[in-house]
Amino acid sequence: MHDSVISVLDLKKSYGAHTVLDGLSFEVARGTIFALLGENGSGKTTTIRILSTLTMADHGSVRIAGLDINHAPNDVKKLISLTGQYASVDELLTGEENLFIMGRLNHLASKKVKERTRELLEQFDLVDAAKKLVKTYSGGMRRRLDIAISLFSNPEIIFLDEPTTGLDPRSRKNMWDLIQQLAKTGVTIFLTTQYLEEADQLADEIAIMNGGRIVQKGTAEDLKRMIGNEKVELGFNQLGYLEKANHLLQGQMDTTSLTLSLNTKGQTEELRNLLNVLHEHGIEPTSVEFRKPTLDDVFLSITSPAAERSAV
Ligand SMILES: Nc1ncnc2c1ncn2[C@@H]1O[C@H](COP(=O)(O)OP(=O)(O)OP(=O)(O)O)[C@@H](O)[C@H]1O
Repeated sequence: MHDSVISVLDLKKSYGAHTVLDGLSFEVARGTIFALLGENGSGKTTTIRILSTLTMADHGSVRIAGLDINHAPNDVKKLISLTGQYASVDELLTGEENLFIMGRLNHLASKKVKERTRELLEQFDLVDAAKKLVKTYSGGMRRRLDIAISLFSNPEIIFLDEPTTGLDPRSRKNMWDLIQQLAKTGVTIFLTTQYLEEADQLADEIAIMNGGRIVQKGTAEDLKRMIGNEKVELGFNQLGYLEKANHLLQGQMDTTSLTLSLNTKGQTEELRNLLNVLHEHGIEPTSVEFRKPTLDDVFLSITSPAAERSAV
C-alpha cells in the first residue's frame, strides 16, 4: 500500500462570481503517476497552481509530503517542480545556458551545476542541441528543456501542466516515454491533461474533473470498463427519429448534431441487430460510424443513470 504524498481536501476557489473549484478532494500515492483529466477551462491549471503554492485557495486544505502548503510554503517549494503549459525558457539563450542559470539560481557550486547540466542534457536527449539558441528548438525540444530545468533541484514531486498540448504525435509519444522514465526514478508525477488517451497511457490513477469537483476516479481499466471500448454513432435527419431511436436503443443523444452514441464491442452482428431494430420501427439512420470513446463519452456516461449504477 502506498502512502499519500498529496492530500487535497474540499478545495474551493472562485474568481468573482465564477466558481472554478467547488469542493475538490483527492489523494495521490507516493511514487505514482496521477492524471487530472478535464476539459478546457475545467480548473486543472488552477488546481496545479494552488498545489504548487502559486495561488491561494479560498477554502480547503492541501498537504504535500505531510506539510500544509499554507503553513510551510517554502518547504513545500523545495520538494516540488512545476512545468507550465507554455515553456518558460529564455529563447535568446542556448539550452545549456538556460540550465546553467537555473543551477546558479539554486545556489549550487559551479562544478555541481556543470555536472547536473550534463546529466540533464543527456537524460532529455538535448546534447546535440545544447549549444543552440532555444528559439531554434522545436516545441517538443522546448518542453523537454523546460522539464529538465525544473528538475535541477531533484524534486520529489513533479507537476506537469498539460505536457503534450500542442505537440505533434511523434513529440507527444517522446514526451510520454520521458514521463515514464521519470516515474521509474521513484518521483511522484502529477499531470493534467485533456486527453483520455494520455491519461490512459501514463497514469496509475486518473481523476476526472467536472464542475469544479472530481466526478470519477480510478485506473484506466476502471474507467474503460465504465465507458465501453468502442462507440457506434448513428446520425439522423430529424429530431423525432433520433428520440425514437434513443427510446429503443437507450444510448447517449446529442440533439444538436442529431446523433446517438451506443456502446459496442465493434462486432458487425451487433450493428446489424441495432439497424434491424430501427428498421422494424421505420427508422433509417443517415450515417453509421464506429469511433473510440472520447472524454465527452466519459462525462456523458458519468452523468447518465445507467452509468451511475455501474460506476466504479
Ligand atoms: N486569474 C484568474 N482570474 C479570473 N479567472 C480565472 C483566472 N485564472 C483562471 N480563471 C478562470 O478559471 C477557469 C478555469 O481555468 P483553468 O486555467 O484552471 O482551467 P484549465 O482546466 O487548466 O483549462 P485549460 O485547459 O484551458 O488550461 C477558466 O474559466 C478561467 O477563465
